[in-house]
Amino acid sequence: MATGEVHSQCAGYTLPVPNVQSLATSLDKSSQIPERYVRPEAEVNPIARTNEIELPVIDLVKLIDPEFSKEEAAKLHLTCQEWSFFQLVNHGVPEELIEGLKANTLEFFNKPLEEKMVYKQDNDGTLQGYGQAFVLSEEQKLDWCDMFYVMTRPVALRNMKFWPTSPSTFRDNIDRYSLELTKVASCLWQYIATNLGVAPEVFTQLFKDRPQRMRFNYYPPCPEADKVIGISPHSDATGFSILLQINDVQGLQIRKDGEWIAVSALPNAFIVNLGDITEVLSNGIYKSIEHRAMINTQHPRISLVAFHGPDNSLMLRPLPEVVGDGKLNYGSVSYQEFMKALFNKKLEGKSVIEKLKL
Ligand SMILES: O=C(O)CCC(=O)C(=O)O
Ligand SMILES: [Fe+2]
Repeated sequence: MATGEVHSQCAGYTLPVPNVQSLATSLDKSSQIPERYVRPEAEVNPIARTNEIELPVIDLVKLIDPEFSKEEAAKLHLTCQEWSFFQLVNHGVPEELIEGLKANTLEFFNKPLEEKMVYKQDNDGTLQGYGQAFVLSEEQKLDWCDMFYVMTRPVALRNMKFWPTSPSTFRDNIDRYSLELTKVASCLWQYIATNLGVAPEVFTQLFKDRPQRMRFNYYPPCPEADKVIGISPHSDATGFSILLQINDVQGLQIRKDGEWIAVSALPNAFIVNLGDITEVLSNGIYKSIEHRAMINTQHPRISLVAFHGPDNSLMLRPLPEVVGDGKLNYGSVSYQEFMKALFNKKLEGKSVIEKLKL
């Protein structure tokens, strides 16, 4: 890999933090959690925890079937406008692959800490590896989560030293899953473009090489689950993200109309959420959505998020085809500057994209 490529992919730095899985294992039911994890804002309206809503469902088979496509694409457009979040069914990714990847992920996180630490982040500026992100000061409150993060596409940007060799099928399954998701992503982009009145080729060009990153999140249970947050409120700095719940434990919440609501997904459905890049390109017709993950007292929760971003050279601004003669709602910034701004501060709602609003 050329050095220029490494630098162009530099995302940011993060301070080392304790391993939360080990910390959680060392706590018994009566012990108090360290102060850095206590988050007063976690104690929200209890409705948010109990009132789970099922997200709108988009069916990929219907989307591509000439008989149903128009209707399903219209549903997709409405869902993108009203929710920015949906579950995708009949996505075509083989169940055998998904089950294999789930088993690999569970096995990886269940390994002793020393074995996982072989893959720890090494502050190479890409944030890849086992650790955490977005921690920039010793005082900052921490998320109740460990992450394992790798760049999966373009293939030339993979750094195999972060890819676990055990379980033995893990690498191959990540690779296969990565490829399958690019097919799903290309298909979704095509309909999103058309729904926005943009030629699909414009999106193909913006997302050429189909950059893709994967973040495996491990949220241990916590004896004081009401006091901690698994992942702080944020929107994703992506075109869209595709989330797979590895072990059917719920915990994802979205902020809709100012309220936090818990969402649940059908088994093996993908949860797709639109990110900041799509918000800007669409001039705000579609919005990225704030979400967070919460913790329970009993069960670990594991999720796998695949971020689908634009080409690194993108100048991020609303697409002229979308704006037309209308009002421009966002300024422009290079994608690299946008990512730098994101990774060099703590995760905080939609603060990065807010700065671009005109
Ligand atoms: O685990 C989840 O449900 C959410 C994870 C997430 O939002 C992320 O990794 O960006
Ligand atoms: Fe996210």
